[in-house]
Amino acid sequence: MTQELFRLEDLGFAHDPARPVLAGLEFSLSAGERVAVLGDNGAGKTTLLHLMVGLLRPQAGRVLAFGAERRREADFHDVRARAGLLFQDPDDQLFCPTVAEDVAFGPLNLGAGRAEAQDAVAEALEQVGLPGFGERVTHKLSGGEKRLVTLAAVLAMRPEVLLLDEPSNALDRAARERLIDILAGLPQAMVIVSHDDDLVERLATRRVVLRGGRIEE
Ligand SMILES: Nc1ncnc2c1ncn2[C@@H]1O[C@H](COP(=O)(O)OP(=O)(O)OP(=O)(O)O)[C@@H](O)[C@H]1O
Repeated sequence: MTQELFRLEDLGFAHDPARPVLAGLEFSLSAGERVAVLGDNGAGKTTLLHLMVGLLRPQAGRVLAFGAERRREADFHDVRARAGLLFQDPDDQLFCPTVAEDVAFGPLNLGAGRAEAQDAVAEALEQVGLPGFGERVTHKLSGGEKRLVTLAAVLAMRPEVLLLDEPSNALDRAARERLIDILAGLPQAMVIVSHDDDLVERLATRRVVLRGGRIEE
């Protein structure tokens, strides 16, 4: 039987009660899937990813992750360790002076020791094709390099799921190709929010559309 990683049931969310973003949304993600979530600007795609890891809480419905219902902040600590969210803007994810510190942040936060975190950093930078970038100053990196460093920061936590919010946004052709090749080689289940047809074509095993607050297959 395929392992179910996430299940969202009858989810409802609004920032402003007069304008619901999600209503009656049903969605599930299983191991081995790479699901592209398409939809117009403002449809609620980023909101959906943030609800999955508890950065936002639904006003209705249930979030099940890794076989358990998640309600309180404490429930989501485990979810955030196992489902890595790549933010739409890399600058929201990188806040340390050097690349190594940014990539080590997750493992250290999860309780890894120094040596273990260093190994995770080296492995993750290798995975994204940036070995030797550890001592680089994060804010001086190019946009494409920043994107890959955020991916390394997420991979360093060895997540089971990747939640990618417009990962190829603002990348040039070469950087996009490189990112797509790296993502295509990763074993994790993924939810990919993207307006990039080529990326979706090459990565997605399933496509859904977020429209009118719900997921349509
Ligand atoms: N903090 C907030 N307060 C009020 N409204 C918000 C807030 N954040 C998002 N919204 C609104 O919620 C709706 C959904 O936003 P969301 O960012 O999830 O859409 P999206 O599908 O990811 O859009 P895009 O494709 O443009 O990134 C939009 O109408 C947005 O303006």
